[in-house]
Amino acid sequence: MAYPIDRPAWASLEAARDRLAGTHLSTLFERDARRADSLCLAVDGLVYDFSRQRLDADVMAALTALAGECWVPDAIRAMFAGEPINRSERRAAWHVALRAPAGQGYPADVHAVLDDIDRFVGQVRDGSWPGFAGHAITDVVNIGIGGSDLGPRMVAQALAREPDDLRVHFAANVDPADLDGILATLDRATTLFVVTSKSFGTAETLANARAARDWLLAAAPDETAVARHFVAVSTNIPAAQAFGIERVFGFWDWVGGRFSLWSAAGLAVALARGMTVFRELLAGAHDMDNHFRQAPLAENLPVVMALLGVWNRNFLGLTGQVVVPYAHRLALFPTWLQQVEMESNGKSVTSDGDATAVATVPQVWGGEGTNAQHAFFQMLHQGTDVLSVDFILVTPTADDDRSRQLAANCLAQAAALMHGRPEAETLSGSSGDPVLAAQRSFPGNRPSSTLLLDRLDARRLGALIAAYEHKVFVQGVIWGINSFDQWGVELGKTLADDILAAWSNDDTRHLDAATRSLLDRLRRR
Ligand SMILES: O=P(O)(O)OC[C@H]1O[C@](O)(CO)[C@@H](O)[C@@H]1O
Repeated sequence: MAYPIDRPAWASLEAARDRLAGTHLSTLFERDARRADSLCLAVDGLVYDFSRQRLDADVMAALTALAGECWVPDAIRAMFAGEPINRSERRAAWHVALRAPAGQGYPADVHAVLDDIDRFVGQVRDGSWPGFAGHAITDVVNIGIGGSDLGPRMVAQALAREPDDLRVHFAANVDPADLDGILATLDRATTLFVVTSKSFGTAETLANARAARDWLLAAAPDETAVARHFVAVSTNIPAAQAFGIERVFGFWDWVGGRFSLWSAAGLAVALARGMTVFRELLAGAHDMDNHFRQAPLAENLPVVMALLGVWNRNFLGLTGQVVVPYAHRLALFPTWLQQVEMESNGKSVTSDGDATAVATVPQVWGGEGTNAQHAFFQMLHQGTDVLSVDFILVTPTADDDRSRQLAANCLAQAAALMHGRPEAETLSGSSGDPVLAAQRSFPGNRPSSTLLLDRLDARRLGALIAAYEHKVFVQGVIWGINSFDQWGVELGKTLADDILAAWSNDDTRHLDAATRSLLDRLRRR
């Protein structure tokens, strides 16, 4: 496989980087009056303004050429065709099949499972799936971790309604404080557990599921209650049944855990927000899939997002990508995105087994605005590292003071990052004190993009999520890595089992000195 640095466009991009070095973002706006309109895409109710990225039209052209030279269109075709693009596991990464309408040539059992979910959701929500005492279910607890938690949790929060039709809770951490804190608020007779685990082998999830079963059986008349109060979502149906769960919603090995929200792994969302909402979420993602599949590279939103990330990471040397939704309901979006970006592209070996010749995923983090302004924005404005920020803003529905204030703050932060504050300006406000003026001034020229949603509903949310998923895939293609495996997390799981065994067997001799010392301290407590 050729490295991206061997492509002709790579050299053009290096030359463009050198040409633009020292050119302030404000200067780029002075040079091009149409910049705010030309470096902007509008797709499916999303407007993506990337005019505050440190590039110009020539850079965009070279980036688009790089995508072509790295065979991005071919990779997109292969993904939609269900080819085994997850090469190390010899599987497709076919999450697009989960959100396509029936009859488009994708596996038919996708819709059979969706219809099954639809029936079950109807039964739980209308009370015809009662608990052991004959009462309707009032609370759903999703037990899962990683992709079996972050996506459904983020979406359930983003689409929350008051009052809730059915209350939904998410327990992921094996720390008893997580699940136990939730259970303390619930009634055993009206609680339904959804154990979500692609493998049905994740230690934390199984430990929490066992704890939940013990909690239920402390009040239930007998073990038959498990079948009424537990359902599972998994590709490993026998393991779920061995746990005592009869109602298992399946999915397929071609669905990656962090891309599984669209499968039965979204059951908690469907239960809590209703099947119509869940189907709208799928439809929104499908809108974005159609765009991603058909739009030319230069007008393709996920491709452009990916290319800007490549520019910032590989040419400007930025080490971080920050995401700040100015919407309280999207507060969990950065946490969800961390897994999608960093578990997918946190790799340093190519699909062919060679060291990557270039840096791959940056650190991805963030928080909701405006809270984040009072937490980490100081570093973004004046810290020694320059990071790029994705602002996500929803057009306010209500014309009230607070909604306007929220939106104005988002625009203000992007403007401040770009312009900075020249020393001459701060001198007058600093009583002529040059030391204070130096501390109060900053150069700006810090890049950001703004994603503006016309509304935050299931359809737009589906499109937004799908856009980021595809961005991650395109970056993986350019970097030559497999975005769909996660071998790096396996070693820690094995070692945790080993340490647990050493703890129970009272034999820590084979552990390394540092681990043994800490474990011995724990055992002596
Ligand atoms: O759904 P499972 O099999 O319980 O896995 C949970 C998570 O664990 C991982 O395999 C590793 O963290 C993720 O990819 C996955 O989302």
